[in-house]
Amino acid sequence: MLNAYTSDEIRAAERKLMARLPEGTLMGRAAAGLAVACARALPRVYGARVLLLVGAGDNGGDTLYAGALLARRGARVDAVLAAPRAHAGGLAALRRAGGRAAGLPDGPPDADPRLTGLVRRADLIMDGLVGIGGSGALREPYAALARLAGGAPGVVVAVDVPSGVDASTGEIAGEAVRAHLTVTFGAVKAGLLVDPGASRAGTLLPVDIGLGPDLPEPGVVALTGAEVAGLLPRPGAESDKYRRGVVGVVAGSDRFTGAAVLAVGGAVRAGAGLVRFAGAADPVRQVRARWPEAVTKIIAPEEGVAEVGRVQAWVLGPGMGTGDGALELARAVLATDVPVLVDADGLTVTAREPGLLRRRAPTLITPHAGELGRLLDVPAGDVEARRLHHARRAAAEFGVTVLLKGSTTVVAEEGGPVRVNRTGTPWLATGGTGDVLAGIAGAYLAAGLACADAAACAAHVHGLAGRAAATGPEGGEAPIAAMDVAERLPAAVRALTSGS
Ligand SMILES: NC(=O)C1=CN([C@@H]2O[C@H](COP(=O)(O)OP(=O)(O)OC[C@H]3O[C@@H](n4cnc5c(N)ncnc54)[C@H](OP(=O)(O)O)[C@@H]3O)[C@@H](O)[C@H]2O)[C@@H](O)CC1
Ligand SMILES: [K+]
Repeated sequence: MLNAYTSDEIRAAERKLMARLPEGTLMGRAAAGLAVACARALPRVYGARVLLLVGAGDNGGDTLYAGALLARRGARVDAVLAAPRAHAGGLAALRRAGGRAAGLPDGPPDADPRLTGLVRRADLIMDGLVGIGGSGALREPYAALARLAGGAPGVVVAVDVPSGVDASTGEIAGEAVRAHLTVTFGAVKAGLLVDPGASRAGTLLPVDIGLGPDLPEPGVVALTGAEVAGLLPRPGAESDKYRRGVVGVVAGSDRFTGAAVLAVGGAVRAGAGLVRFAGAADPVRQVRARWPEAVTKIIAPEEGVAEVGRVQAWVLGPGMGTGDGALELARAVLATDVPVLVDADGLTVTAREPGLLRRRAPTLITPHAGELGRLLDVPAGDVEARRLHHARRAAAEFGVTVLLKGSTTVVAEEGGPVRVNRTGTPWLATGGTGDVLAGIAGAYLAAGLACADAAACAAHVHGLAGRAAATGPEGGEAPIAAMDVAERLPAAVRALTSGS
């Protein structure tokens, strides 16, 4: 499990550890790790041009000390001091090692030829403007420096966090540095795992400074492949199709048939013992043609789902439409006493009667930002910008588990850490992949996994299958279709469970 923490949690752990160690020990460890990471990111240290962007706090201190270590190995190190004040010990160390440091020009930094020249020529830029002490939008001149670093040809290394990214949440209020590599100290910060912050961090490189024993239970985690493999349902000698889990899928409409085919495909390929599909005549025909494994039944909304047969979990919603008939079906499915996954149109109709989500049996909702925004009555853009906040809020408000789809998929439930999925690929942002995901998670629910486990495993496996579909044996990447993801599921699960 990769555990991630807020700035306050890191600070509290640092305080406890610092009380037991001589002053400066932690910064020494951080700077040493940072210097090693920067040296590895350069073809060679001797003669390399290194530019330090230095803020007033300890983040700047780490940067100055690391710059001093590189200067001692023959790098040409220049520091730009963004504030009138800089870490005194770090600055002295840099100068002793032969590095140079200067303040900012009077005018705008991006109009200063000396500064733009340093940025253009730098083989590596260390962003030490602000770390976990940052709050709100980057102020000038820090924001201008972050913009300058954005256009630099060299490697950009963020010190602890890319400046401008909220270390606790991943939110970005204004400008933010875009790094190739983030060297983060003590423990991973939650904001480095969640977009929009995660996509500014580049590759994450944690440096151990000895905080481990002082850290609390994490509020954000990412499961490893081995942990997901351990959770995935696996048939035993005694298993039959009913014990492996029967999943009911209520999806599609005479207008939208593809979603039904894709959701059933996700469930079949994820290993459901049996898929019972119920819907309008047209999607039933399509599902039977593509997935003869599924048992199908044509239903009218007023009939409900009582005659569909026994299931251990329902998937409700993909392509089912948003009219009164769809709402009637949603009421029927949500009135059952088995776990229900509500997706897509199912969420749109439920937003008209959110009380339906308050059930005794477990409920998993799988919205994208727009759907969650409708449920919470906030704009989709705000959900995208504050993913952790809104996923947690919906979990608490509706008493459900929330899998919020998008650039970083997060799974939130009350009383547990948020699980962040790290296997996705931007190629998955294409129509129908969400329907496949719903089918996978529904199969795992039917097999008996708890909502958060089913959701986290489904997101992980779906991401791996998406990547495998985008990356062929020839190398490179190419666009994918949703059905490719369903088709790649068995190979992705095989790779995961074999540990490769
Ligand atoms: N603690 C430890 O043991 C260890 C800590 N370590 C390191 O220390 C870092 C934390 O250092 P820190 O606490 O000094 O805060 P830091 O991130 O440098 O920022 C504060 C400065 O930023 C400024 N500022 C804030 N917001 C701003 C904005 N929006 N726009 C512009 N400026 C803004 C703020 O200005 P002010 O608001 O006070 O005017 C203040 O000057 C941590 O990330 C890690 O790198 C490691 O060495 C390991 C051991
Ligand atoms: K930084």
